Amino acid sequence: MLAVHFGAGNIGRGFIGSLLYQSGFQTCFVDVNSEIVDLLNEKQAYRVVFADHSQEELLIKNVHAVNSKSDPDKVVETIAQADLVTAAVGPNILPLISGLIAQGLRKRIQTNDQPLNIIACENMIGGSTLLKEKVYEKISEEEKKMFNQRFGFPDAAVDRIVPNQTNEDKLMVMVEPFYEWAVDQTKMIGEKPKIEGITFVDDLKPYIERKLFTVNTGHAVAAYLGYYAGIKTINEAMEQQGIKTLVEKTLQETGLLLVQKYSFDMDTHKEYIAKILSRFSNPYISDDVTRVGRSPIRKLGLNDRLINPARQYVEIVKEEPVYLAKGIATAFLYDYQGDDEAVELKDKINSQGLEATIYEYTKLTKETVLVDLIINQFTLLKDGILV
Ligand SMILES: NC(=O)c1ccc[n+]([C@@H]2O[C@H](COP(=O)([O-])OP(=O)(O)OC[C@H]3O[C@@H](n4cnc5c(N)ncnc54)[C@H](O)[C@@H]3O)[C@@H](O)[C@H]2O)c1
Ligand SMILES: O=P(O)(O)OC[C@@H](O)[C@@H](O)[C@H](O)[C@H](O)CO
Repeated sequence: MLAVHFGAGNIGRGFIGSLLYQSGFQTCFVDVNSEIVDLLNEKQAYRVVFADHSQEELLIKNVHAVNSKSDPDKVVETIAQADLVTAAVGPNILPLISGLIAQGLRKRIQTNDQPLNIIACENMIGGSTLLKEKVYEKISEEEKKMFNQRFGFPDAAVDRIVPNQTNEDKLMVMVEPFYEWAVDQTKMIGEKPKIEGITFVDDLKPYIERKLFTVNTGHAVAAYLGYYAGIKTINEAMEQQGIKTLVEKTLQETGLLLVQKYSFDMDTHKEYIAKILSRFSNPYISDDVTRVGRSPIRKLGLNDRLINPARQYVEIVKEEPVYLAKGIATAFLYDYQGDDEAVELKDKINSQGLEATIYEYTKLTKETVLVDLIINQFTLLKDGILV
C-alpha cells in the first residue's frame, strides 16, 4: 500500500506518517523543504519519541520523499499510483497543493481505475472539502464527472500536540502519546483504508467542533494570554493560575454550547476538558506560544476556533460569551513580529482602528453583540486588566 502525504512537518511525520507506517503503508512525503526531503531519502526512516515519562521511541520506516518544487512530475506520477493521499500543510497552503493534486488525479484517470481518497488533516472545518473545491477549479466539467465517480475527499478531525522540533536529529519528532483521527466515511469512495487509529464516522460535525472548539480554542487562548503576559511556552502559561482559570472559563463556555448543541453528556464533556487542560500542561512538551498562536488572522476567521463558537454561543446559549470575547481580544493584541499575520493585524488596528479591523477579519456583522464585547475586553486588556 502506498500513501502520498503532503507536508513532512510536525503532524505529517509525528502523526500521519507514524500511523501509516504502523498500518503497513509505504509513505511518500511531498514537501518543499529540501533539507527534510533529502534527509528522508537518505535515511528512509525517522524516530517518533513520546513526550511523557516513558520517552518510548518508534522507528518509522518505509518512507521516502519528493520535493514538489524541483520534481513536480514525480508527485503527479506517485499520486497516479497511490492507494491514499493525505495532507497536513496548513489551511492556507491547501490551494497551493491543489494544482499538483489535480494533475495527479488527471493522470490517474488515464492509468489506474482504482478509486482514491484524499484526506486533508488540517485544523479547520471542511479541510478536504476546501481542497476538493480548489482541485475542481482546475479541471473541466467533463473531468468533474469522472472525478466524482473515482475520487473521495472525506473531511477529517485530527488531534495530537506536536510542537516545533529543536532536536539535533532533524527528522526526529517528539509527540504527545495521545491522538485522535476521525474521518467522515460518508464522503469516502471505495474500500476504507485499513489504518489503525482512524475512527470512521457518519457525522463529523460533532467531532470536529468538539475538537476545534475545545483543544484549539483553549490552546489559542492560552497562547495569546501567555504572549500578553510575556510567557514563552504553553505549559509555563498554564502554570499561571490567572491564565489557567481564564482558559478553563473559556472552555466552560464552549462546553455549554457543545453540550446544548449536540446533547453531549455534561460530565463526560467535563472530563474531556480536564484531559485537554492536562495535555496543555504536559511538562515533557515545550510548545512555544508563538507556534500555537501562529496566523492570528486565520484563527480570527468567521468559521475558526474563536469567532465560530462565540457566534454559536450567542445564537444557541443566548447569553454573552464574556470569556470567548476576552480570548478574541487577546488575539487582536497579539503583535509578535515574527508572524506576518500578527504584524498585518497590528498595522491594520493602528491605521483603521479596532472596530473596522474586527469587521474586516472576523466578517462579523453590525447586528451581533460580539463586536462590542470584544472591544470592551480589548480596552480592559490594554489597561492591564486581565480578569
Ligand atoms: N502540530 C500540531 O500539533 C497539529 C495537530 C493537529 C493538526 N495540525 C495541523 O496540521 C497542519 C500542519 O501543521 P504542522 O504543525 O505539522 O506544521 P509544519 O509547519 O510543521 O508542517 C507543514 C509542512 O508543510 C510543508 N509545506 C509548506 N508548503 C508546502 C507545499 N506547497 N507543498 C508541500 N508541503 C508544503 C512545510 O515545509 C512543512 O514541512 C496544520 O493545518 C495544523 O493545523 C497540527
Ligand atoms: O495548527 P494551528 O495553527 O491551527 O493551531 C495551533 C495548535 O493549537 C494546534 O497545532 C494543536 O497543537 C493541535 O491542533 C492539537 O491537536
